[in-house]
Amino acid sequence: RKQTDNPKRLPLPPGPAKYPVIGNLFDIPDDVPWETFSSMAQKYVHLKILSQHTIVISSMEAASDLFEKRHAIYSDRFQSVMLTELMDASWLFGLMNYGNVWRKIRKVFHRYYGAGIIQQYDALRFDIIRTFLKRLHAHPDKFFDHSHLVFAALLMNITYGVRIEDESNEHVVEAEAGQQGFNQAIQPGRFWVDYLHILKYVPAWIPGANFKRLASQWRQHMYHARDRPFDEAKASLMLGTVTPSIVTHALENIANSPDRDEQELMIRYSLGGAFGAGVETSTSTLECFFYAMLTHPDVQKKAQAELDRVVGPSRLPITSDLPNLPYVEAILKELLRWRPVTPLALPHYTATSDEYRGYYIPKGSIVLANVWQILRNPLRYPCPDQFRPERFLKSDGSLNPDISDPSIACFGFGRRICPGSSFGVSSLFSTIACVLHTFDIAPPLDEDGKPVVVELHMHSGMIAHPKQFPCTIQSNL
Ligand code: HEM
Repeated sequence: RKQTDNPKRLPLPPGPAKYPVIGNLFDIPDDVPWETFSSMAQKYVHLKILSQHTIVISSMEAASDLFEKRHAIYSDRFQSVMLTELMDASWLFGLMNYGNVWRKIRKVFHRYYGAGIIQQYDALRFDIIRTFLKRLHAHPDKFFDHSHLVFAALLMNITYGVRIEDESNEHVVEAEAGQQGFNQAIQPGRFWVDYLHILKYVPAWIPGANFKRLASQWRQHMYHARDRPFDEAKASLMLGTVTPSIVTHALENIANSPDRDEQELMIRYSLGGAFGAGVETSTSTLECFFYAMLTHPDVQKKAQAELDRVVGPSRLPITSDLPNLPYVEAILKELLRWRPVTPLALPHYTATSDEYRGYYIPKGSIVLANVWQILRNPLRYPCPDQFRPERFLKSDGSLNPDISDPSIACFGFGRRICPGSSFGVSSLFSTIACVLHTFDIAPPLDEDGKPVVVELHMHSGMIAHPKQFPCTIQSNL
């Protein structure tokens, strides 16, 4: 079979030496693997973990050649038995293989989370951000919790019309529990059943079959998060007590369709993935923002001067101000570049074998793009480790269209590129502008009154997020 697949006997891309059977199992550190891949200094790295081929690419050119130009080969997802079978998460289109079902459900998502529709919820968005500012004012030390709650509230409220007062909201609790299970199950190698499929038949009561009990719990949490807020929004529509939301809007649109039931199922599945995909990514970016501000007081001051000039002292920024805030926008772009929260994007999977630049890429390979390294290319972004929003600006202070936007990589690639990026960017932009206009962010002071040196350490995972760090947040009004 090897010979038919690879008749020219091309070599695999280069990579570290492999041990018999386990291959490179011990070459991938649990901690910040994207930095290890960057230090391998090759454009394409081949790793083999047990029998699984993994290719890491670290140039924008290769990402565009493979994920965009050859999207028919490079747009599948790895089908994890734990996730898709035992947790029954195969309804999530983010996990589906490239094909018609995925295309239909993703189209629904685009329709309701695209920039045009999202604008209709601007007033609601600023309302939720105002509540976030009040929480930040009352308990600044809990800025990590508030950062999470603001995005949970935005997604729940805009998608389902559910008003979130605090973290104890049942829908948020269920969605979070499901998400935690998802995060564990998606990590390659976390569960043996993904390598030894026969284990899926082991009864849950057998000692050592904890993975089956976990799968069943996580499955229930995910069902709850997908169905309960959806059903409540649907019931409110019938009872005439509706809070406008994406669900009610979508259900109204299909009210007279002949295939209403099928369409409703697609809407349910499509929107059911938004919370999980959107909250953690956006929260993590906002947490990195607090770190960037406390370590770069000069940047903070420039942004605040721009906000004073454009918005003035007597109100908060609103949507119509955003196009006049290029410096704040440059901060967001630099944040997405400097600390991409999906440093290896989401793994793509090859549907057939391929040949690229003289190398053989086997069918069924996991292909990872090292977004971290792509956004640190010194030719595109000189001194890439420095946080410098000015790199996106012209000398007159307007945005420079000649500088590559980090969205070339931070939202993924090709047909699987993040469909929630408009939602994410507009929510982050508004939140960051409001925080900068209201608060000063600084490092805490030590006993001698000197600023403490705060370091940023990231938790590794598909979505990287910062470990807690201290920070003082004081009103500047
Ligand atoms: C800072 C914020 C965000 C970042 C950095 C981000 C990043 C990403 C990345 C890297 C991917 C994988 C793309 C690929 O496979 O090549 C992705 C997929 C996805 N994202 Fe986002 N995302 C963000 C916000 C959001 C939001 C707010 C939503 C929902 C409203 C969302 C929904 C999705 C969905 C549904 C997918 C799966 C798409 C598919 O597989 O077809 N994301 N995102």
